[in-house]
Amino acid sequence: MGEIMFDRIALIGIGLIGSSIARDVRELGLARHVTISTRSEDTLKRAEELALGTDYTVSAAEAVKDADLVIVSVPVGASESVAQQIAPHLKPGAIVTDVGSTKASVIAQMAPHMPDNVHFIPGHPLAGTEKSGPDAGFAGLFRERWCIFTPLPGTDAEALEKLKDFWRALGSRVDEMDAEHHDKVLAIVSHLPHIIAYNIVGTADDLETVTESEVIKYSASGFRDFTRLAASDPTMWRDVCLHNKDAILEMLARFSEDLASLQRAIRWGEGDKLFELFSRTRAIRRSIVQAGQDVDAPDFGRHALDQKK
Ligand SMILES: NC(=O)C1=CN([C@@H]2O[C@H](COP(=O)(O)OP(=O)(O)OC[C@H]3O[C@@H](n4cnc5c(N)ncnc54)[C@H](O)[C@@H]3O)[C@@H](O)[C@H]2O)C=CC1
Ligand SMILES: O=C(O)C(=O)Cc1ccc(O)cc1
Repeated sequence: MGEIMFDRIALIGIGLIGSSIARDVRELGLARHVTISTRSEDTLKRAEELALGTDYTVSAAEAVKDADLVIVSVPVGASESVAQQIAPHLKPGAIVTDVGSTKASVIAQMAPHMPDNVHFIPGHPLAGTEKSGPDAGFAGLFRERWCIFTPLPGTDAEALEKLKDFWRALGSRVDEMDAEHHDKVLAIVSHLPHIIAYNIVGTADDLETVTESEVIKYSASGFRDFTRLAASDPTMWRDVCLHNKDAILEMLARFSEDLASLQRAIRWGEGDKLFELFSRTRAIRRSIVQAGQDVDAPDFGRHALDQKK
């Protein structure tokens, strides 16, 4: 058991991310009370069946009343609506944070509604899967993974440290950067890979000469990796695309240029060019593995922490 860090935590949205936080808080004993709020009665009922919190309500306003920490874990396009609902009911001194995959848009949607007497600190844990909903979450999801904060100028240092300590308690490494930079970095390392996956699986599905059953039957592991990403939640990824539009379009333009150059090299039989690129990219994979960021490894990141227990 860890120490109690907050008397009451309110979790707004209890899908993959919200429910993983809830499981960690429960396992580590980080709060006396955990209020869970979600829009749909069915999801709320499921959260209660899974005993993810101590109190349950469909009203986000009701949920935040006595909360010292409020964590908003909803698709980024729903951020403004949640901010509007909770703003008048927040406890003075409360920390309000989120987990959204895009940051400039979340800030634009939420910050204008936040009263002066709360600490609004946007965050983004770089951990997840292609699954969604309260049953998809699991304890330990955030262990040895980065959580990036994009604090606004003038953010209270003590509140920021307290929030970082909370994520450290979940096993995360913490980092800080401005929202625009976050959105550019994430556009290339997370958003584009998902868009490319949606696209390649869509292309395979549209082929007239290869049947769907052949795609399923003969799918090699490379294609299978894409289908995992392309199975990610459509609402979440629609919102990511719409709310990180500029950075994604910038990276897509670069990507298309490089793809055209690769296409030329194949057309003109430029083997050396292909070999040079494939060697360069292999080195990147090796540095990721060396840095201990290879989540495909069987006990990635778990070992060191488990030994510490
Ligand atoms: N899935 C992933 O791998 C990761 C997701 N994120 C971010 O975390 C946030 C939540 O994602 P997940 O937990 O994966 O999604 P999810 O689909 O599993 O859960 C979303 C939750 O938000 C609620 N919700 C949906 N629309 C809403 C609305 N209009 N108003 C209020 N509540 C609403 C749903 O009832 C559900 O409880 C998103 O912003 C996403 O970008 C961040 C890191 C990883
Ligand atoms: O499932 C995967 O491979 C992911 O990349 C999970 C993920 C999705 C969205 C995020 O903002 C962060 C992590």
